[in-house]
Amino acid sequence: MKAKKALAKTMPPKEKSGRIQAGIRQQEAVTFLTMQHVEVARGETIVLHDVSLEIGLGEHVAILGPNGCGKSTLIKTLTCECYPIVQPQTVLRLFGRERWDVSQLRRRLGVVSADLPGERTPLTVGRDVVVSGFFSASTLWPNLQVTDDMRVAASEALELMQAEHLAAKFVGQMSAGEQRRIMIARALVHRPQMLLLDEPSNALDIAAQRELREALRHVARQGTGILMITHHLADILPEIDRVILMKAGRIYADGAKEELITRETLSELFGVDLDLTVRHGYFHSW
Ligand SMILES: Nc1ncnc2c1ncn2[C@@H]1O[C@H](COP(=O)(O)OP(=O)(O)OP(=O)(O)O)[C@@H](O)[C@H]1O
Repeated sequence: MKAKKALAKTMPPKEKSGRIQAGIRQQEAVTFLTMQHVEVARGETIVLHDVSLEIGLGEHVAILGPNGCGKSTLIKTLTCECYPIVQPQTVLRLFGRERWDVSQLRRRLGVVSADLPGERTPLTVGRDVVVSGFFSASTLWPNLQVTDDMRVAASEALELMQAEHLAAKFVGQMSAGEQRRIMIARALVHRPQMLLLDEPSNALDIAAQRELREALRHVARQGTGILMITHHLADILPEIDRVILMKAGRIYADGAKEELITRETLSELFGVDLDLTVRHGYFHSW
């Protein structure tokens, strides 16, 4: 399908009566995301179709769906790496606002993808990579002005991720699990309101997956909202109570995890006959 009109900006605010507008603002003070009828194109193809979603601040949500269904594109739309097609019915509001200076927006979001931020990152020690999160940099370049407060915040983020022992270790010499914890500490260093994670347990061995989940549970319990894309049901922490299922660029289902993580629903979503079990608050499928 051809993109209708891909423009690199979000929609202007709609005119509303003062009273309604004030009511909406009040409601949005506790809303992380409002999406209405959002369509997003990658190249010439529309890959998100008519997506409408509302996510509250501090909510813990997992997004599941088959390969290529648009999960990463959805997250990239929140981080302004992808933009909605401009249409009259489209609304995209983050933290109650439709327009953002991207660097300011990113200060309120912690974003963790499977990739390291840059070529220099492996040659940088853990603590410096965490501090570099303040500058959205791949390493601590000499021209960056690091304050004592930043160093304190980096120590706190390392502590939160139980990664203090990695502070002086080069990222290139860390295991995949250790690197992932450092990258999450980097994303948390400026105390974001929401942490966005794209397949956090990818490439981690069983022990590292378990350690990562414990660390993320700790983050979730401290009040930071978590929005996580995953292919592994076991990544859905007990603290995550809502799941969004996506299929072919659309929201397939959105609701309480107990209602949606079922053998029938997942078999239908992935198009295979799955088995499912729940143990100690975690789901497992095969
Ligand atoms: N840079 C790009 N240019 C063109 N098409 C792209 C690009 N990136 C992704 N796509 C296409 O957009 C669609 C959605 O991709 P996306 O990465 O959002 O899916 P996903 O659900 O995250 O997939 P996966 O589970 O495999 O990571 C796919 O059809 C993909 O091929």
